[in-house]
Amino acid sequence: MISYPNAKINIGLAITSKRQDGFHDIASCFYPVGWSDILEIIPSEELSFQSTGIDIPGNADHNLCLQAYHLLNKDFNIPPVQMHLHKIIPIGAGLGGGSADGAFALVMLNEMNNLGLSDEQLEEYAAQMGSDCPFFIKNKPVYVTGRGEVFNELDLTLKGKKIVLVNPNIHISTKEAYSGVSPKALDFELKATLEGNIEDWKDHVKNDFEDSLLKKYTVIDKIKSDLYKQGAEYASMTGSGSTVFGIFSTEIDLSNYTEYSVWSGDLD
Ligand SMILES: C[C@@](CO)(OP(=O)(O)O)[C@H](O)COP(=O)(O)OP(=O)(O)OC[C@H]1O[C@@H](n2ccc(N)nc2=O)[C@H](O)[C@@H]1O
Ligand SMILES: Nc1ncnc2c1ncn2[C@@H]1O[C@H](COP(=O)(O)OP(=O)(O)O)[C@@H](O)[C@H]1O
Repeated sequence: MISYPNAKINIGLAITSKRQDGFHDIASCFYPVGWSDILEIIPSEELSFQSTGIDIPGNADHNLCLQAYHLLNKDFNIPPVQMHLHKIIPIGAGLGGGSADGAFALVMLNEMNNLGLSDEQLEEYAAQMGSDCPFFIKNKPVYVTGRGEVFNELDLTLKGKKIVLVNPNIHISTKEAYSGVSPKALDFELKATLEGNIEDWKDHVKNDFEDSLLKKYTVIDKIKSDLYKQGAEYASMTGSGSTVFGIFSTEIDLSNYTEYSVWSGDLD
């Protein structure tokens, strides 16, 4: 079985408080985008994982695809599989690519083994792998609170708009990014603003990681300004960086970004 785990962007990312468990409460819109990895899982004599494409830092035994297998195997004793991940989504980029791989692996293993787990049950398994992971089970635009796993319906569609994602090849660790922010309660209605006019987003909808990271990595700020100069209706860094996205209704000239990793396409 083959699937195409896709990236997400954060439209607005408020870091509202530090929790007792060491995590932070956030408020954000998670929106799926088409930049995707390729994940193949087939039955096999023994469990194995290999990856091609972009190098994944860290021990392959801890890859989120294997973590997904072990989580389900603990409860359902599922037969071994061979997993092959072709990694395309930049890593440590605020795009949730690793989380998408883990969540898609859960969905595939549920189907291949006829486990009959509901989306809600799969979301609970996904939450054990990371805060971003549960989103990728339903993989639909949503307003998120809690540490990223509490979902609220959002009346927003960007269908028909174009998006460009520019990753300046800087790897930012999520943990490190959170340690640089001072949490602050929201002082306006983020959800209502997202459900309103996109023209109003520029002045209100903000990624709280930008305050510290745009000063440290000025190239991120430069790309964001450039996307606005090119006519973006809204531009922002996504997640804990370093990728910047711009949402457009017009064609986009990508020639300024040849030295970076870039993806552009239509939003659903
Ligand atoms: C910032 C966000 C925004 O969507 O995305 P990315 O930039 O990673 O894509 C997420 O909150 C990232 O979620 P995820 O990447 O799954 O993080 P996790 O593996 O759960 O946690 C990694 C570390 O980040 C910090 N962390 C994460 C989530 C959260 N709500 N509060 C935190 O303080 C903790 O220090 C934790 O140990
Ligand atoms: N399948 C995977 N793809 C990418 N990273 C993975 C994967 N499995 C585990 N990881 C670990 O997760 C970290 C970053 O995850 P990723 O979701 O790509 O970034 P971000 O947190 O910016 O969204 C990497 O440092 C890597 O060690």
